[in-house]
Amino acid sequence: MDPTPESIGDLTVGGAPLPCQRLGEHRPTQTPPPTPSLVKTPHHDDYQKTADWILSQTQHRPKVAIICGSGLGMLADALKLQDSFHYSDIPGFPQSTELKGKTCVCMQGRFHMYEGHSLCKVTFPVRVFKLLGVETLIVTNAAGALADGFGPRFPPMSGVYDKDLRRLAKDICKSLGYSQFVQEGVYCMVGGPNFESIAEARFLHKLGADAVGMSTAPEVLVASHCGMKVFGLSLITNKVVKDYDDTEKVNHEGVLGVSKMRSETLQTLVTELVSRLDINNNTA
Ligand SMILES: O=P(O)(O)O[C@H]1O[C@H](CO)[C@@H](O)[C@H]1O
Ligand code: HPA
Repeated sequence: MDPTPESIGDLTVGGAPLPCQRLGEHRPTQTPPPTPSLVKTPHHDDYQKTADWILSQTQHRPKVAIICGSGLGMLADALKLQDSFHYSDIPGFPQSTELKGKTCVCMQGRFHMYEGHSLCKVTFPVRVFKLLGVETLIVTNAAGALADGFGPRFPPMSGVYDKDLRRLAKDICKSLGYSQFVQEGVYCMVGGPNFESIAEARFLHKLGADAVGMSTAPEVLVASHCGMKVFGLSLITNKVVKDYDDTEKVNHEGVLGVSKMRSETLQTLVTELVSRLDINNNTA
């Protein structure tokens, strides 16, 4: 099943956000080392080989990594002086069915478990990011709303999502006039690729989830384990049906449509967030 027809599959490393300029695709000049077996659990050497290869192909030394959710890959277009690599050219990256003054590395599309990738493969890029020198990970995703408007609920999130980044994002939302539609809540990852049944949706909502999607949790966990600061942003693309009389049906095309419609807003927010991160660039 391929629920991600927008198929991008690029890793982009670049600096400064605006003005947005894509300088074309970087093609590797050296033959990449052999891809480590994706059946076995990757070891430090496997991550290192991939990181070394990327570092050998670009002068950029990113401190920030961004993983773009479904339909949100245009965030990468905001990077200028880009070096872009097809996932298939990067040793050790699984083949995916899809993919501001600060140097960033940006994944246009992620690997999902429902595509048949193991947790090791889904999280492989995050450890590579760590070895590239990344300190902050920004994850975005498309998600369905379980709560009817997030309302005033702010459940504890046990510190995985960085408090300072959340505060900074809230300040930025205020200054951009986004506060009325950007809220904090609990994202729950399910396996997918099926969307939730009504019973499942009610169950998740009762458990305290505000939004549901099929990604992100593994990458966040690994990034946190690596000592990165993490900021997560879910674009609410649809209402999850929780009423047996509701005949509305969610579909991936609809999710992508809303993602595309809102991508500029999301890009503005992430770009502003990156520009205000307290980090210094350095290049090779
Ligand atoms: O989480 P991202 O990759 O944004 O994609 C979301 O959108 C797809 C469903 O439409 C699922 O893959 C879900 O996880
Ligand atoms: O409603 C949803 N459920 C699960 N994943 C999703 N990704 C976007 N919307 C949804």
